[in-house]
Amino acid sequence: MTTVSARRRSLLRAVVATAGAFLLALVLFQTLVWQQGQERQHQERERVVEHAASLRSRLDTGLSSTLYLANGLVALIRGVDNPTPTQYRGALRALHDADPRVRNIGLAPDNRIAYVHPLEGNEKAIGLRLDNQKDQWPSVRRAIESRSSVVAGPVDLVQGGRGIIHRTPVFLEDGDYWGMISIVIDIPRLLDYVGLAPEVDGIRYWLLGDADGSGGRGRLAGQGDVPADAVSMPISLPGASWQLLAAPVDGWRPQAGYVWTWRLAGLVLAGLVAWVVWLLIRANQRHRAMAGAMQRLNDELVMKNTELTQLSRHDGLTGLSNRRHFDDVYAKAWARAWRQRRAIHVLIIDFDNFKAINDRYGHVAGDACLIGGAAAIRRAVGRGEDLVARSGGEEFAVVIENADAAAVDLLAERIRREVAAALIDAPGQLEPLSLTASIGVAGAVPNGPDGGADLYREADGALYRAKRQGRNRVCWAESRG
Ligand SMILES: Nc1nc2c(ncn2[C@@H]2O[C@H](COP(=O)(O)OP(=O)(O)OP(=O)(O)O)[C@@H](O)[C@H]2O)c(=O)[nH]1
Repeated sequence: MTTVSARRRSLLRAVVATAGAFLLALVLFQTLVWQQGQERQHQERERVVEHAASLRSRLDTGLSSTLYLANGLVALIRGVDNPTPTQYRGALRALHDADPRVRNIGLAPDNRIAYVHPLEGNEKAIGLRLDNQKDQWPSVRRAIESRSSVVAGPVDLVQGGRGIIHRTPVFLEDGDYWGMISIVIDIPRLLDYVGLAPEVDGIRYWLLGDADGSGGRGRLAGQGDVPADAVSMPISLPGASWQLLAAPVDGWRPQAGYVWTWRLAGLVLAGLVAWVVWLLIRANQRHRAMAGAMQRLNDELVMKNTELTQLSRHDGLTGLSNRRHFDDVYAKAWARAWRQRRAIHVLIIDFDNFKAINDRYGHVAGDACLIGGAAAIRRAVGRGEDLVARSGGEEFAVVIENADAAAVDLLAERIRREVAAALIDAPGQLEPLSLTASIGVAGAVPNGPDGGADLYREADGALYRAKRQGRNRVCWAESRG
């Protein structure tokens, strides 16, 4: 169950992390797409502004070169004393022919049109009084009042069609008003010269002029509605202000197809990022799970080893050290005592008439007595650092370091009493059992590193004597240490 829920949890963590990575990557890529769109819009605006500026510059050039013509005519009127009609017509022709954008030029002394070139097609204009032209009079009056040129238009021309009219008032040397010079500029030819069409290089253009010279708007070029976000460039002309407007044919924003392609690409990339994140997380989780399993196996192994070591060192019945462990520890204790020139004592304890216990109460009860007797020995020894071992069937051994003979003697006696006092509950027995022990003791200050076995033998000899002397007693070896 734990494994299943742990798997579910790690799967859930991987799903959440992957979803997070996907969303993050998606937001990042979509932001990049959006930024790129903004950048494209910016670039497109710069392109349109640059293109429109070059058109405006050509428009300025085209108009001003045409308008300079009027200055020549003003010079003629002022300079020549009473010019003849032939001289006027000659000058008008020359000026008209000099500029292909000029549709016709008219002279209106005292505001009455007297000369027009070319006459053909403009006959209707001859004799007209400018102050009778409701549409055109405001611009004429403005030119006279301001004593300077005024560009008006587009206006409907008396002789038909529409045009831009450049009016220059002529004042004589004495300051008297002589009349008006009107140069009609042909709009299509002007636009052709400028290169201004409704659509150029993917950009739509509109050119708005003063309709009547009084601030109203007349369209000189362009089709359809002008978008509110079109680039607007003012064109300042004498007495008038035009406006050149431009906007991309497909609008400022990148095309929907383009945007969606990049959005889709962002989605796919975010998916790829999420997939890589998923693979990495799962690989990491598998690695960690394996490392965890390895760790658990290792811990188990260490535990088993500890158990094995414990088993290999201890007696399974009494829990005391076994003979092999006793031999190891005793050899080390002996060497230590030799190095430190201190006394070491060995006690060998043997339960008395144990065969009779076995025979009388059975082997299981005998085992219980062994366990109870061993516990009594352990209790009596007390100090944990003193080695207590089961050295044989019903025989036990104790090693005492750092103690003098008197203390050891007391200890041996305490062991004997503790064993004799123990009341042992044995399986199948109504009454507690008891037993006694005979103890042989030997002690020495080692005179070499390997004399442990001799001391043990001496203790064993002392035990033998204790048995012979009637059991349940402590006997010291002859060479009492
Ligand atoms: N129940 C039980 N008996 C054991 C165990 N190990 C040894 N014995 C018995 O201990 C008895 C030792 O008997 P003996 O060596 O004759 O000595 P004893 O009867 O104790 O007599 P003395 O030592 O002379 O007092 C034997 O009967 C063994 O079978 C054991 O692990 N469990």
